[in-house]
Formats: sequence, structure tokens, C-alpha cells
Amino acid sequence: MAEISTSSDDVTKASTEAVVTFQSLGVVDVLCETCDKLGWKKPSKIQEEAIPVALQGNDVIGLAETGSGKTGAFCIPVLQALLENPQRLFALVLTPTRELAFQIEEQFKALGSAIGIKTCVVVGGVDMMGQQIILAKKPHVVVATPGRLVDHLEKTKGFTLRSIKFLVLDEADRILNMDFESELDTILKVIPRERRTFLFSATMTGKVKKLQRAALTKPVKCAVNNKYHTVDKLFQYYLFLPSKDKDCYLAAVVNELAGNAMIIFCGTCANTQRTALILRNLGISAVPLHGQMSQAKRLGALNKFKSATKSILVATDVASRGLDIPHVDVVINMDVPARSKDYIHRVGRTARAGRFGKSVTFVTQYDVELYQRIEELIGKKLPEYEMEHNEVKVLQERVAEAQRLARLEMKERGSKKRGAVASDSEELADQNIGKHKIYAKKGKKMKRK
Ligand SMILES: Nc1ncnc2c1ncn2[C@@H]1O[C@H](COP(=O)(O)OP(=O)(O)OP(=O)(O)O)[C@@H](O)[C@H]1O
Repeated sequence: MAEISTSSDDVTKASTEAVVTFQSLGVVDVLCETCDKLGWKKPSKIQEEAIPVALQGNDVIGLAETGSGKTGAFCIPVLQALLENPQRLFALVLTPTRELAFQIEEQFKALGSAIGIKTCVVVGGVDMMGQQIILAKKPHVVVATPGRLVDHLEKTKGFTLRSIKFLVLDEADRILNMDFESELDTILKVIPRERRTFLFSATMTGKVKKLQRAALTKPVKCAVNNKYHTVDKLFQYYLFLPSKDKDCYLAAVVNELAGNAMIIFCGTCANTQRTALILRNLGISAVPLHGQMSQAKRLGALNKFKSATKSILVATDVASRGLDIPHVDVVINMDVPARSKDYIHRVGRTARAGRFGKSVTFVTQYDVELYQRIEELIGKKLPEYEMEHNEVKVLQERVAEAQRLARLEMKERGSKKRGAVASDSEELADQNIGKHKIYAKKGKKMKRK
């Protein structure tokens, strides 16, 4: 496999020698103008590496840190090829989460706005019929999560992917994981072998066997920075704390960082829900996002957070990959991720596209080994987050009451679910916000800077 690897220094040196533009990379005028309109004055490092290689007709493995513009790095060559060879059902993009599929579609629409691009998102959790109607109109680009795409391949009459010229695996290491094994195999069987394939991620599987599954042809690896590098403008900390005091520490850290947009990552759907409820019971506006919520509620939660009506998103790893929400200032890992690579994706939700960001990872007595694996992966020891531990204790009583209420609310949710009424987590959280306000009135409202 040919390799192109660039470190930041190389890029700085190179950029002082010659100004790189989208045009100088070989991008056609109409797409250059669109980039300009989007405010993309020059290509990002990964775009600089991958676009010319892709435009020359190669398969590409693109590896670059989070928030570095990988989506544009594959969208632009696909759109340029489409311009040269206009055809319906031209490209298929596979991505692991539904939210990410919508985001990638938006990027295709934005970059392809001047050329009349037609796109379709095919994801689970929403009605198949609407998707069938759009698929029947044969869009140029289909952005899909693997499971729902397979459903359509099996059930939607007349839908085939036999004409596909480009396959893109975004968050490729995740798509090549066992979780998507059978779906990916089904999809690969029905798309032409004669095609171009792009693999992009901030973390890539090193296992050749897995990479072979993607059936690349003489791929060129375009890597920017070292493997598993986290962004320079991201200030990462860990906080060592006793497991039983996690909620209290969370309340304290959130309180201290109030005013910032934050994502709090939890390990399970239940803990995500519980944590969001506890924060709300403390009078802090937080919205949960996890896989047990309906798709409409998931998108609603994300939109509330994106539009800054809610400044805290509490989420599972469903939100760890790819989501591009520029205003995220802080990431808190309430639970240490079980898969070390997820750490890189989680903290990559902040400090995007050259901005600053901060992350705090909670490490309890049970997580030391997991945490050490993360430090090994990122190749550095992180500083400890400074915290006045006595101040945390002051919150204990109020947090205990918030926990008690959250337990009741979770129980209520459970029994509602057992009954005929299907209650949704976010809905329940909204119903309960009234209670929180009453509670907040009784107790002292938490300090907001
Ligand atoms: N050349 C550019 N100039 C300025 N902004 C850009 C450029 N390319 C991309 N961006 C913006 O940078 C942000 C991050 O891009 P993108 O979401 O593609 O990152 P990513 O590398 O895919 O991250 P992740 O690994 O987290 O998925 C987006 O808001 C995008 O619009």
C-alpha cells in the first residue's frame, strides 16, 4: 500500500513554500467556489493529502484527527467524479450512526448545492416508506447506516446498488467491526467490484484482514499526524474520584464549568438517562441522547443541543463519533469508555476545526486499568483536573435528593413501559422538569457563571 504521511511540521513548512488552494489540488471551479462560499478558504491538512490522490483515481484510506475535515476530503472527490460522469445512484456512504448520516448528507448538499445534487438518508428508527419514495427517485448519493440499507435491499422492490461507482466507509474502523459484519458482507455482495472505495476515520483498524473485507484496490494511505493523535488545542485532564461520589463530582464540575456547552458521555443508556435526570433535578438543563430513544426524539435532543437551547447533552457513544457541533467547549467522560479508541472520538467532539476545547475523564478505583490503556493509546500522561475536594462534599445532600428523585422517575418510566403506554426517555425527562423547578426553588439553585 502506498503511504502519504504528513506531520504538522511538514505541513507548516510546506505551506510557507507554496499556498495550497482547492484549485491547486485539482478541484474544479464550481466546487472551489462552493468551498469559498462555505468559508473554507483553504483545504485542511487531510483534504490537502487525500483530494489529489482521490482525484487521480485511487482508493484512499484517510486517517486524520477528529474535526479535521475528513467529510469534505471524501465529499469533494465524489462530487467531482459525479460531475464528470453524471449518473443516478452514483455513491454509497456507510456510517455507523443515524445522526452522522444526516450530517454527512448535509455536507454533500452544501458542497453539491451548485450542481443540483440529489441525496437520500437511509437510517433505522424512521418509517421505511418515506425512504422508499426517495430511493425510487434514484438520488445521486445514498448515505446509510448498514442495517436499514440491508432492509431496503431485501424489501424495497426495484432498489439495487448495481450502478454504484463509489463506496465510502466513514468511521471505517467501526463499520469494519464485528457489529456490522453481516450487513457489510451483504452490501458488498450487491455492489460492483469495479468501484472506487474510500475509508476514513480518526482511528483505523490495523488488522489487515479487516481492511481486506473492504475490498480496496491498491489503496493509498493518507495519514495526517501520528496515529491516534488528539488535537493540540484540546486540553485533556483526568479526575481521580471514589466511585460512590461520581454524581457529586459531576455536579461540581458542571457547576464550575457552567456557561459552557458540554457533552457528558456515559457507558449505558440507563446511566445516560439517570444522569440527565439528576442534573435536571439539580436545576441544570440537560438533554439525554441514547439508543433507546425514538429516532424523532434523538434528532430533537440533538437539535436542542445544537441550537443551544440546552447547553448540556448527556449521551452514550451513539454521539461519540463524527458529530460536528462547533460550539462544544467541554467533554466530560462520566464513565471511562470500554473501548480505548472511543476515547479519541469522544473528546474529539470538542476543539474542532481549530477551536479550543477541554475534556475531563472521571477515573474511579475500578477504572485504572482501562484508563491506563487510553493513556497508552494517545501516547501521553494527562494532568489531573484540579478540584477542591471539600467543596464537592458540600453538594452531597442535594445530590442525594436529586438521585432519589431520579430513581423514582426511572422506576415510573419502567412501569409505564410495562404498561401499554410507551414512554420515551426524553419525554419523561421533559415531564419531570416541572418537578425539578419546584426542587430547585426549595434548594439553593446551583451557581451559574
Ligand atoms: N477546508 C476547510 N476550511 C474550514 N472549515 C472546514 C474545512 N473543511 C471542513 N471544515 C469544517 O470543519 C468541521 C469539521 O469537519 P468534519 O466534520 O468533516 O471533521 P472530521 O474530520 O470528519 O471529524 P470526526 O473524526 O470527528 O468525524 C466542519 O464544521 C466542517 O464544515
